[in-house]
Amino acid sequence: MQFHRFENSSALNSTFARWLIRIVKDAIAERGHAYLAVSGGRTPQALFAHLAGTDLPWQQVTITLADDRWLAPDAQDSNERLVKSVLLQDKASAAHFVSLVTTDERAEQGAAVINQRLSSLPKFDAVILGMGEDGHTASLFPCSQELSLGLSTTQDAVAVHPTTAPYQRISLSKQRLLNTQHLFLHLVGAGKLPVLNQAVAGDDVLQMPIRAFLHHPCVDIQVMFATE
Ligand SMILES: O=C(O)C(O)[C@@H](O)[C@H](O)[C@H](O)COP(=O)(O)O
Repeated sequence: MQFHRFENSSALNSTFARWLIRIVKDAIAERGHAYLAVSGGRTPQALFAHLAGTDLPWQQVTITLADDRWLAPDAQDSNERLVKSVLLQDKASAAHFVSLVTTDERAEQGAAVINQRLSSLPKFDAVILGMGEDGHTASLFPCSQELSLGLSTTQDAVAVHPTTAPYQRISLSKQRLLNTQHLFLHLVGAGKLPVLNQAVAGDDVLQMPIRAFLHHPCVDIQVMFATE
């Protein structure tokens, strides 16, 4: 794990955007296309806005989510709505988006279609994770019955029913999230640091699923942190 601490979120986001732009450009130079998986929630919104205004060959970029809430794509709490309304705007409106939802009523009914969509994507160039105060990441929640599956399956995505957070979810599996050139954990807020420290100090991944990424022997996760 590499820990990068910034004075504030604006310093964090400008460095983070610069690194991501480099990653996207390198990927396009190497294989003609870049693939990113981003998280929803509050933390990435300013980074998304920053990226949206950046000149890049966005038509050669495909973006998906680390997880989504099983909601209509225009629902207020949908991560897809967030990405479309903040990231896929302005210059970035030319990017391709792979949705993690279908019109099925239940997440498990749509999971096969989502898995098919994801299986057509190669290794990601960058995955940006967030972390909740219970140590969840993506929608791999300590409280959910599907956690062990999400941590062990070779499938790309799993349907999840958290008991401590709203909505059915669809989450990329640990294996799919780790299938990336670069892995980031984006943390803004003083309250995230004690959670990170607690996660780093222990090894029970069922208690804090983020540990599966922090302690991975082969993937060097970059933690991007600012207190405000
Ligand atoms: O859909 C979501 O909510 C997520 O992708 C989730 O894993 C998020 O990244 C963390 O809960 C942190 O959320 P905040 O950025 O809002 O603190």
